[in-house]
Amino acid sequence: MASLFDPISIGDIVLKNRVVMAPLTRNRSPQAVPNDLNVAYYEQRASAGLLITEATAISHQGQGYADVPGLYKPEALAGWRKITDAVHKAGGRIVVQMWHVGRISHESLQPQGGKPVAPSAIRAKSKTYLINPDGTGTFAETSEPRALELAEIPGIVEDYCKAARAAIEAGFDGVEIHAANGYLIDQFLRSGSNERTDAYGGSIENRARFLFEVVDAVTGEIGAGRVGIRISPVTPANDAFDPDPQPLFTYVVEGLARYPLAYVHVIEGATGGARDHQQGDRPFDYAALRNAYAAAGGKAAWMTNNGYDRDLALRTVESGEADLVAFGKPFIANPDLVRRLRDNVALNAPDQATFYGGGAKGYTDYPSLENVA
Ligand SMILES: C=C(C(=O)O)c1ccccc1
Repeated sequence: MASLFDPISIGDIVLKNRVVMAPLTRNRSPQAVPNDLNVAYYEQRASAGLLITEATAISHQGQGYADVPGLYKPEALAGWRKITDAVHKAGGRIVVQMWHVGRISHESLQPQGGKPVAPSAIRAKSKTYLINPDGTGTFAETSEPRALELAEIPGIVEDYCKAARAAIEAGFDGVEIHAANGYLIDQFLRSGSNERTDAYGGSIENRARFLFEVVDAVTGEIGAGRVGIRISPVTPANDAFDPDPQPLFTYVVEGLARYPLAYVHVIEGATGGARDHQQGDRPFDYAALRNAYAAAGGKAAWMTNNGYDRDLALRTVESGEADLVAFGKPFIANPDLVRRLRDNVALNAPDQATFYGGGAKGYTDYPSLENVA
């Protein structure tokens, strides 16, 4: 029977425990370039079995929020190298979450101030984060997107490929493909955001086509053993919706089973919200999803996320329902979360007011147990 604190190998990556820091957008990398404050933040949390970075744009077009990092500028890759070196020196392992936001963007953030791109020209009822002229942050309505031309899609797949190669060269142990939370890949998957009538729309097979083109390209470029993928079957985040998610995501995981991936990362319920959130007329069956993956030959580690506390995380790994558990907000406020979970010590409460934007306050100033007298 495995414990949350046991080592595990996920693909080509060996982890010292099964406690994962979930991707957390913090909007503290101006010009999309990671900085020394970001180094301190990740280094502080290197006792995690695995750090998954905040969502990181694969291209300028893939950028949807102000001050999030990217993988498409040389100076950004130099910044990431400092982070991966610091995390490795502290004994950690780190993968970067590769992100294209699709329609969850704003014209002011897009190349030449153009429209964000999406499978279809359907505006999301969502917001993004901008920086005002005075330097303060603000949330703004996402812009009306334009539908991608068929001929544009291979170029975006290539952008994922280039970003994956750049990530490995920047010292990352691997990458996570962001296929969750209503961003570009998820926009293709969900019928609420994909009204295409070509080979990328309509049937489940067609709506999943882009996802598998990205998985195929990225695993071909850096090896499947360094690739994870994040999905969110029923999240309403960023106006994501599909009326029948079970067959859709069963098809997705059965396809993923063809690749010897490092892990599959599943957000259960509404991202950052109710674990029992439902889309469609029946509750989503996560056990059935994993069984379908295994039945199709899938052997990658199974990582779960959303609203886990210590007891649920311990039970979930001990029961074998999941191999790893990812924690988001608890890692914001507890750089030494692993020790606190292991020793059953009270957690610092996160300060929501400093989640997005700003500096060290609410970012690198949370106390570790060793700081506490
Ligand atoms: C990348 C995000 C995600 O995956 O939900 C995100 C972006 C902005 C705020 C919170 C989360």
